[in-house]
Amino acid sequence: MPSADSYVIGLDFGTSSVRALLVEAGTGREVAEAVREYPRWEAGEFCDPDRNQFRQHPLDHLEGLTAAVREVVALVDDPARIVGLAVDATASTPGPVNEQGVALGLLPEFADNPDALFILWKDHTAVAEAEEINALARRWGGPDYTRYSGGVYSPEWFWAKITRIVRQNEAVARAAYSWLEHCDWVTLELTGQPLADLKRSRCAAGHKALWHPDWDGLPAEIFLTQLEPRLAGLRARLYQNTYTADEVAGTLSPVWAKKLGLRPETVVAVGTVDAHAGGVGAGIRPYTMVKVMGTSTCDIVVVPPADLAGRPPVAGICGQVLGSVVPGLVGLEAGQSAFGDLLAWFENLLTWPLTAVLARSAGLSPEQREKLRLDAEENLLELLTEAAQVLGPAPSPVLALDWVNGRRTPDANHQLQGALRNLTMGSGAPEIFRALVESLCYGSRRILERFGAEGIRVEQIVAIGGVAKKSAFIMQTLADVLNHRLVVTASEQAPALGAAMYAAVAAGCYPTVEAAQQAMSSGFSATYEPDPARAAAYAPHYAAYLALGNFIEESTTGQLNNSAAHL
Ligand SMILES: Nc1ncnc2c1ncn2[C@@H]1O[C@H](COP(=O)(O)OP(=O)(O)O)[C@@H](O)[C@H]1O
Ligand SMILES: O=C(CO)[C@@H](O)[C@@H](O)COP(=O)(O)O
Repeated sequence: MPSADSYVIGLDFGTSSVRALLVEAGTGREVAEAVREYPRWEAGEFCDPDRNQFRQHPLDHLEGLTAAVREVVALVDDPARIVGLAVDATASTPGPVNEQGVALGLLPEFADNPDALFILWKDHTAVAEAEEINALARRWGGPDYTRYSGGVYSPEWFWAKITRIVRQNEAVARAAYSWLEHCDWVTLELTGQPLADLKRSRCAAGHKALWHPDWDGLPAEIFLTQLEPRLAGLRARLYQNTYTADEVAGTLSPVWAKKLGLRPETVVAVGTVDAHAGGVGAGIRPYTMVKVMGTSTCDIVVVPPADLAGRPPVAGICGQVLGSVVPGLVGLEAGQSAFGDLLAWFENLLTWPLTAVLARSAGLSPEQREKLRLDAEENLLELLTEAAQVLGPAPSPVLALDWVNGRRTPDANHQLQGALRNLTMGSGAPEIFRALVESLCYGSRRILERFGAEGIRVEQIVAIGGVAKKSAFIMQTLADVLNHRLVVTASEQAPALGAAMYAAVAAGCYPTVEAAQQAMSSGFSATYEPDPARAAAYAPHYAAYLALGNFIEESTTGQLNNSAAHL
């Protein structure tokens, strides 16, 4: 039994970096944190934003994890006190592996092949395959496998991505013995066990891979081969059972124990998805919505299974999965594919001319140009925020639609695009920035309303993630638009803290996730109360946002039908 002064590590693989959080298991005190960016990702390697292709190299992940964990372990007098570790990662971010479980991207023949790498959650190259899965699920004569995934399969998910890759890359299709979600692959690497013995993540399987006990696990072989004959045999090389993140996956392999400076007895928990770990780290309990607000948003709610018994599954969300967050409770997920990313898009739009002009300005040295570019990049969002805050009363005269990366929920549709309306000669960067912020908040309101319409109670909203921490302006706008109090978790690293809680349960420090949450939660650092006058002022603007969304959706569907008719 680990003692009260044991430590655990939460290892959180985000979109652009990995962080290791060293936590005191008895109290949840965050002792040390180390972050490593992914260099190949930062350099834009293997990605093609014009085609919505976003791939990550497994070496980015392994190098980052090694450096980050070693940095926090070096601060502990006696590494034997570190009793457990758990991994969370973005999802669905699947990658192909060989029979030994080695990621194909680590093999010399595939090291530079984007299709052999991890297909990041925001890669939207498989829109057509997702559509096929949706159509087939309704017509094939067996269960509608999208039933517990909100009724719509997304191109962000496992089967759509795998189908796409096996169709377009013969060599990868032949070499891929199996496929692993990112969190499962890291767990396999760290434990060094045979691939067949790996306990796969319930959370990733249920929310992204159509896994459900009603149909004995993954979709039937006959369904998968109807979708794509090249998928034949893959189902049997994947998994049937799945495991919750509080369970033990194994212990560190001797190789990894040595590399990280830890004992081989260190327990490694079953892997999970970042947002769901964030829910646990934020102290989620029934009827709390945890909003993970970063590049994208994930909205996580947990409810007792009895609440969902005898009624149709919740429509339009990213799945309902028993045990995906807290064992024994059903985890519900929704979200927005671009949140901070919409603002990052605007930031890029504004810095492009500056960079282009700087590149041609003869009077500056390369160092001076780079410094000016970095200054702009680092300060632009804050400057826009300051300017947006002193504009006239809300809402903004400009109206924006936040679907630059498609719509994740309600009712996934990644063919949709963003839009701006009511532009005039007076619409400057701050006005447009404010309109973008408002559109993000309206997108959140639409999700909250869908949960309500589906009979899911939300009593408390807790926010975590970079945006929740960095932008009081966005948080206040969100509280006003939702007309709901928001609290922000004190921990700067709630997903990593959640992973540390899972590790503490797996290592035997606590009997349940709830007990770990009770002892290890960080509490809240900020509260945003809605302003009734502003909340009322936003209501008609929100109605205009819904109308603009309907217009864009109808015209996009019309365009797609027209081009299909011309084929
Ligand atoms: N001051 C700011 N105001 C609004 N958004 C911000 C600000 N600073 C950073 N962001 C956004 O935060 C996002 C990153 O969030 P974070 O939670 O740190 O990362 P991740 O989603 O990868 O885990 C980026 O999309 C960025 O545009
Ligand atoms: O979609 C999910 C989880 O289901 C996330 O992994 C994905 O949105 C990425 O999250 P971040 O924006 O990097 O925090």
